[in-house]
Amino acid sequence: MDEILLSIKDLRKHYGSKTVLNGVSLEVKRGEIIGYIGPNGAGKSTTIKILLGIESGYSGEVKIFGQDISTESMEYKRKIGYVPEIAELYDNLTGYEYLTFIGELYGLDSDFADFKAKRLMNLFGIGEVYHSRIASYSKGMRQKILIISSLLHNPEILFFDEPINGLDANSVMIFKEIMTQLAAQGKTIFYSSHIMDVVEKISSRIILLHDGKIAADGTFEELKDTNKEGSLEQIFNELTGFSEHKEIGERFVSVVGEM
Ligand SMILES: Nc1ncnc2c1ncn2[C@@H]1O[C@H](COP(=O)(O)OP(=O)(O)OP(=O)(O)O)[C@@H](O)[C@H]1O
Repeated sequence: MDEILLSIKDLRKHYGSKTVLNGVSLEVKRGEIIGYIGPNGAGKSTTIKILLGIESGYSGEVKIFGQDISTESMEYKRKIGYVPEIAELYDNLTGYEYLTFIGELYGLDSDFADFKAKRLMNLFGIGEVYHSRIASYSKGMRQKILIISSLLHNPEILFFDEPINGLDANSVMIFKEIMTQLAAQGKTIFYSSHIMDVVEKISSRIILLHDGKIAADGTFEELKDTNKEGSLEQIFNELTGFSEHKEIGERFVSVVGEM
């Protein structure tokens, strides 16, 4: 039987009078790669933060590994990895210092975290900056550090919020392969991004959040069957009722030209 690792029932979240999540329900099975998409401000990061226990004040039920996260211990967090959309790295630390620190937070022995982190950085092509301060890293290097830090403790579930921001095309190919291999090993991945062609290719299932609710949920093939448009980008435009890109672009440029 397919093991359900994550279940959300009737999740609702408000910020003041603004409703962000308005009754989201879903179940995620072990080994799935969920592409979690939706317009800016749809509530994708909010959902992920609730799942991680960072954001409270919601209604509904959230279970991870079968345990209600509002009542159970924090122990489940040891089995979770997270790449946040916006992250503060400790600029004064070196890659070595940061990654061994994160490894230790997750309960790894410092020498083992060092051994693992160094090889992962080498494999990601940034081994030469292992002992340089993060302040000197490029955007892509920082993103690679975040990805490595989310994986050091070999978690069961991964939450990736725009993980490939700043990665070059070759590194994106490596990252896609890493996701596929992790899922094949039974890791579960919750992947939120606006880069539709990557979501289309990598996800075993795509969930579209719109107006606080799930507007579509299925494989890319299923979404294609129920919507007349072809690419995921076109399906996204259709399901979110958006067709004014040309007109808005023209008006935008016209305002730019005003002097
Ligand atoms: N701490 C907060 N206080 C008030 N409003 C918030 C807070 N966090 C998020 N919001 C609001 O909740 C809505 C959803 O934000 P969220 O970051 O979850 O969207 P998102 O789908 O991840 O968007 P994007 O694609 O732009 O990253 C937005 O309108 C945002 O302004």
